[in-house]
Amino acid sequence: MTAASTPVSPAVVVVVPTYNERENLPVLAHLLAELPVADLRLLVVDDNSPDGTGEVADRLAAASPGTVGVLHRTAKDGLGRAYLAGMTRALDEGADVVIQMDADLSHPVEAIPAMLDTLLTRDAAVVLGSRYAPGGSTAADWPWHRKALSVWANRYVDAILRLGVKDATAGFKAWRAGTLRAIDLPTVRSNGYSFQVEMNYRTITRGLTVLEVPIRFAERVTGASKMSLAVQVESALTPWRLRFGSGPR
Ligand SMILES: Nc1nc2c(ncn2[C@@H]2O[C@H](COP(=O)(O)OP(=O)(O)O[C@H]3O[C@H](CO)[C@@H](O)[C@H](O)[C@@H]3O)[C@@H](O)[C@H]2O)c(=O)[nH]1
Repeated sequence: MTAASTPVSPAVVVVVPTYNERENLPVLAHLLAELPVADLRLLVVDDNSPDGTGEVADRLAAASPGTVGVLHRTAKDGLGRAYLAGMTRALDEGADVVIQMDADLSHPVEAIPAMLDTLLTRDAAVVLGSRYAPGGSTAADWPWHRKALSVWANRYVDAILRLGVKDATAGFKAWRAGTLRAIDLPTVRSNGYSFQVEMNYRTITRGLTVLEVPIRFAERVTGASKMSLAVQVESALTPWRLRFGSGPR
């Protein structure tokens, strides 16, 4: 079951949260501009990055009016809330499809056409760029502890929530606008990696279909991950909250 029909040539908005991604963002913007996708826009959501990523984004927007936009927020407020702000803006601006991806070049831009094709031609509400679907992979140089954490996190989430997806914590996804409208974005609470799990949970529990397209996940070359102890604790607690807690989900 799909959440809404989508036009033949959909308006696609790629929402990219940034915090200290000055080196990566221009490369990502260039790669996106080269894609053979008819109506594709980039929306950067920057949290007043100390390294000047917001100014870099403004320059990109000035050089490509209409295809690059920037949402400036005043302070670092977490990946989940950055995505919620960007997705809401994208829906307000008429997106038919919203793609979420990291700025750090770990998500392969070249997978976007296959993700869009799967989203639009199959009965999918969201398509995950999946490291753990058959044919997917993680970078050989991804630190072992990150890889172990990722594999463990997926098993943990699956044991508690039984979502039936291979990569429940994937941060690279293509959403139908109708799906985002159906899952009640303003009440999403998770802000770290568990944001990905909560979004999947809301989609699946509404009877909507999640499909996965295999990707090769690369290790970032410049900048640093923003993973923290708080993010890990939230990730450990969220599946239990979703399964047994009260409140909207
Ligand atoms: N605006 C904003 N952006 C942020 C913030 N925190 C992180 N980001 C941005 O969000 C993206 C991902 O952040 P990272 O900190 O680089 O994530 P990661 O550790 O590599 O984790 C990735 O993989 C996980 C699964 O292994 C995913 O669950 C996670 O969402 C992300 O895709 C990057 O573009 C980063 O700049 C924030 O507070 N505010």
